[in-house]
Amino acid sequence: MQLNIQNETSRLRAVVLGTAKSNGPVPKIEEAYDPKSIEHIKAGTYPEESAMVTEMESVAKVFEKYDVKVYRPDIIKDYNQIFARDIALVIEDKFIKSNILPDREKEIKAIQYVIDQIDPDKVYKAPSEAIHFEGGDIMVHNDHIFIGTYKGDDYSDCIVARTNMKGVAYIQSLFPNKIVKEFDLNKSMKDPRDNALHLDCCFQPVGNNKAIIHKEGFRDVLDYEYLVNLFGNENLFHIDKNEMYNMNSNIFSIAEDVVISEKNFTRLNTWMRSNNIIVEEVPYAEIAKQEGLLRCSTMPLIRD
Ligand SMILES: NC(=O)NCCC[C@H](N)C(=O)O
Repeated sequence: MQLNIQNETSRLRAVVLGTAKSNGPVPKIEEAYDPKSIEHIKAGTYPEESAMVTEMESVAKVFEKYDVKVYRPDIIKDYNQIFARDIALVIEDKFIKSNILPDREKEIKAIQYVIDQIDPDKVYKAPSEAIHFEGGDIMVHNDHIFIGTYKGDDYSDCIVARTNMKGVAYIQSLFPNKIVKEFDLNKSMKDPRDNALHLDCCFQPVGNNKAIIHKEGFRDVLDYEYLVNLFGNENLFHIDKNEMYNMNSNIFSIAEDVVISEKNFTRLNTWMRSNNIIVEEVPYAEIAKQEGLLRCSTMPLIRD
């Protein structure tokens, strides 16, 4: 397989889509690793496996409609494998395995059959366990690579901080010719409305040089301003705390003019349509309860 990913929006040809099958029982609070899941465990509203399977199948149907080759993970019994995005990432022709949260480290073996189809010289794994990064924090944008991180002193106690500056340096070492820009993100283990779990939970490019952004997701206003300068304020769709909580920045592009989005994102979907983007609406509100949405559930392998 010849990998090719240069950005978030070029026409998609092949993708890994996670699975909600055999997701396991409702986790105990101490087993959960994000505050939104904890909120739903406490409220007794944690999503049912069957509802999540239905939601993911509706995404698979959209890929079928656009003739995208879809790879699904092998099933690991009673294990959460919905968020394929985080376990590895593709930039240009390189496949980079993440150094992910230990609770999630088994997920990668379920796509070994995909990795086996890639030239082994193009498969990378960070040389040290002190290097942390997850795919949800990393976005290639042509000559740029954007990386979400957390620079707070309490990084090592913070289960919602998944990418450290060693991770940023490792990605830069693989792509010396790219401009790597890191963003210090706001984290909260208590309140999902204040938690930018990954960069794709508060920002994502969409369409033709536009982007969705939640200003308060950034700890340093200069990081936010970097994106305003790069994209132009008129090209940014600003989302508020509740829209971030509902995961509006986590839609997924099949092309510059085709996006998969959640059916309740009325304001966002209207804006995208007014910018000549075809919006393929799917139900995804159950999976959203686990603090991830469509970008989180997909790992693109080939785009034009
Ligand atoms: N890219 C993403 O933001 N992925 C969502 C992962 C959600 C999952 N509950 C986690 O905490 O790892």
